[in-house]
Amino acid sequence: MPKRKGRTSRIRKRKLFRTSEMRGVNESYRSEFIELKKWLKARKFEDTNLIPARFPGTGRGLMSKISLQEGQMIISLPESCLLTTHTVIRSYLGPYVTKWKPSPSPLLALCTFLVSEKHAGDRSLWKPYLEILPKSYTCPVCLEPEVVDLLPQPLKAKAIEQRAHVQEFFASSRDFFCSLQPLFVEAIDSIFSYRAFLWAWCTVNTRAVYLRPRLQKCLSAEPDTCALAPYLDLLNHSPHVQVQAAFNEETGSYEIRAASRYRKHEEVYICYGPHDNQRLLLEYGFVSLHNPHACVYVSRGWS
Ligand SMILES: C[S@@+](CC[C@H](N)C(=O)[O-])C[C@H]1O[C@@H](n2cnc3c(N)ncnc32)[C@H](O)[C@@H]1O
Repeated sequence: MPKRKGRTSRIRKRKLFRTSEMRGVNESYRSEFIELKKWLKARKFEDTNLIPARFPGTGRGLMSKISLQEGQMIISLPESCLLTTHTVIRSYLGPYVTKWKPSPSPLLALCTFLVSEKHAGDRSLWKPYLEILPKSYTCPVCLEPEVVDLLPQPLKAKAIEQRAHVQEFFASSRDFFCSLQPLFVEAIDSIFSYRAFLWAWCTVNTRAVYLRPRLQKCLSAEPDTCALAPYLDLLNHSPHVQVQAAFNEETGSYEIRAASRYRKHEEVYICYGPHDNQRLLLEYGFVSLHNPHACVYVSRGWS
């Protein structure tokens, strides 16, 4: 009869099973990531710490290639890789943005660029980045009204409000889109459809990093603080981690430093903010298990 294993051995086995259950599957071999890495390298970024992987709980994310110490740089992405309103103004869209009155908002400039570049397909200089972006989003703003109807009342009210806001944003931008017709062979309505616009809006809303507000004369006065950060935006959220993240003016890069340690092959997280699950669902399309910021919303009049 085989000898029964000791307690330490059983605990070790259980731990091993738990970590292997949580372990990500390396996805760096996938053609879209190979292309993205080449594109980033041409823009002076090479990653030594992270690899794209798929995780059981959080889906696609980034995994540590080596163990990372507290305070160590996780990622430092040069400005040349960032997609900002500068990128838009310097592009073929620039003259149209500059000319349009009332001036387009920074968010409209970014969404317009995304829709236009997505439409350009193989011709887009941003193709390797566009290829790794989600094709669709799980945020309530993308759900059918019948599905939104099934949400708890306070969340449903917020979701309806958000959808109305995005629809109004789209409707009020249509004249600006029409002004771009000289750039395209196809009818503008077929390119700047509500579906395409919603995809771009969700891309910015769920993935943009924060930059210190900049002032661009040709844009409206809304804060210009969003940048899309290819590759870095594969980092998922955990409410339990702390990171230092900011654009470093001296190095000209967007930098993230670990505030805690990571073992080799662990998922590396950042914290999107101290958000409760309603906010996470509305803004990012997911909820976080064991969220210390979780709270229960009750409707007025509930006793
Ligand atoms: C900045 S992106 C992170 C990378 C993303 N997972 C991807 O595959 O492109 C933000 C999105 O990732 C997903 N996400 C981030 N953190 C998550 C988590 N803890 N659990 C589940 N999904 C998460 C959500 O869909 C969110 O909108």
